[in-house]
Amino acid sequence: MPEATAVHIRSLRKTYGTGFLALAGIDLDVAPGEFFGLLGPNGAGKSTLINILSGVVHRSSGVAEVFGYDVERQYRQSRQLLGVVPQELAYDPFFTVREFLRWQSGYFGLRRNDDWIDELMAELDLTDKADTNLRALSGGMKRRVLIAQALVHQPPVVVLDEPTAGVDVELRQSLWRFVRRYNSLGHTVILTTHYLEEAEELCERIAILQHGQIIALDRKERLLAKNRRKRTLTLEFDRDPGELPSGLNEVLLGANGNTRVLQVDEVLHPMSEVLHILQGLPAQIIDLHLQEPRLEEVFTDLLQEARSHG
Ligand SMILES: Nc1ncnc2c1ncn2[C@@H]1O[C@H](COP(=O)(O)OP(=O)(O)OP(=O)(O)O)[C@@H](O)[C@H]1O
Repeated sequence: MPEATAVHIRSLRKTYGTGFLALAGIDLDVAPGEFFGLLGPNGAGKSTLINILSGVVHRSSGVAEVFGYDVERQYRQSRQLLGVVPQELAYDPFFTVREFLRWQSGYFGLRRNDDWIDELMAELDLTDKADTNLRALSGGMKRRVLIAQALVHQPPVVVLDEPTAGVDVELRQSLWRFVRRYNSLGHTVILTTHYLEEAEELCERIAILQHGQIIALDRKERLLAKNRRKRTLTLEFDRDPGELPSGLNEVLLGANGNTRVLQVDEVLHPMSEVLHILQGLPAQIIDLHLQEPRLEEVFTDLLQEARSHG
C-alpha cells in the first residue's frame, strides 16, 4: 500500500447531468487514523462527495484518492481500502444476517471470514439475529447490519453517511462506542451527520460544506475557539434587578423572575467590564453561569456569514 494520506481530494468538481453544480472544487486531506467530520445542510454535497469516493458517482474533474489509489482508475484497490455505511440499504436481499455478511465478504475476495463476522456481530449486538432474515429486522437492527457489512473487509477507512439518523439514543450510543473503538485501532473514520453534538463529541477535525464548497475546515477546538465570541451568561439575582443598564440591556436574551440571560461578545463585552456594570445594580448576583458556544452555534454563524458574503 503506498504511503499517503487516507483520503486526498483536490479541485474536485461534480456537475450532474441536469447541469447542477453539486461540488464546486473541493480540497481536502484526511490523515490516517483521523476521526473526521463532514457537516453541512441538506443538499450541500456531502453524499455526492462520499459517492465519488466509493465509486458510485463519477466526478466531473479533479483528484480523489484513497491511500494514493485513484477512485476510478484504481477502483479495485481504492474500494478495498474503503468501507461505506450508506444511509440505507438500496435493496433488501433475501439473506440472513450471517449469509449477507458472508456474501459481502466474498465480494471483497474473503472466503474464510467467519471469525471477524462473529466478532462484528458480537460488537454490534447482532449475534442473536445471525440467522434472522434481513427483511424481518427492525430499522435499528438493519442499521447495525449496514455498519457490519461496511466493515467485513476491515477497511482502513470507513465512511459513515448519517448513520444515526432516526436511530434511538441507546442504539446511537452503542454505535458510537463501536465506531470509536474501530478508530482507536488506527482506522480512519469519516462521518457525516446532522447531529452536531455528535460531531462535537467524536470528531477531531471538521469540514463544513455549503453549496458544494468547503466554508470551514479546522480542528474542532480551533473551529470553536475562532468563534468563541458569543457566550451565554445566565445571572441569578437575589431580587428582580429591573431594567439592566445600557450596554447590557441590548444583549439581553431573556428574563424570568430574578434570572437574566445575556449573550455576551468576548471582544465587545469583556467579562471584567460586564461584572463591573452589574455591581452597580442594587440587586446582588447570587449565581452565575457562563456557557461557551456549541458547535451548533458556530455552524449556524458560519453558514449565515457565508450566505451574506455569497
Ligand atoms: N443524481 C442527481 N442528479 C441531479 N442532482 C443531484 C443528483 N444527486 C444529487 N443532486 C443534487 O446535488 C446537491 C447535493 O446533493 P447531496 O445529496 O450530495 O447533498 P447532501 O449534502 O448529502 O444532502 P443531505 O444532507 O440532504 O443528504 C443537491 O442539490 C441535490 O439535489
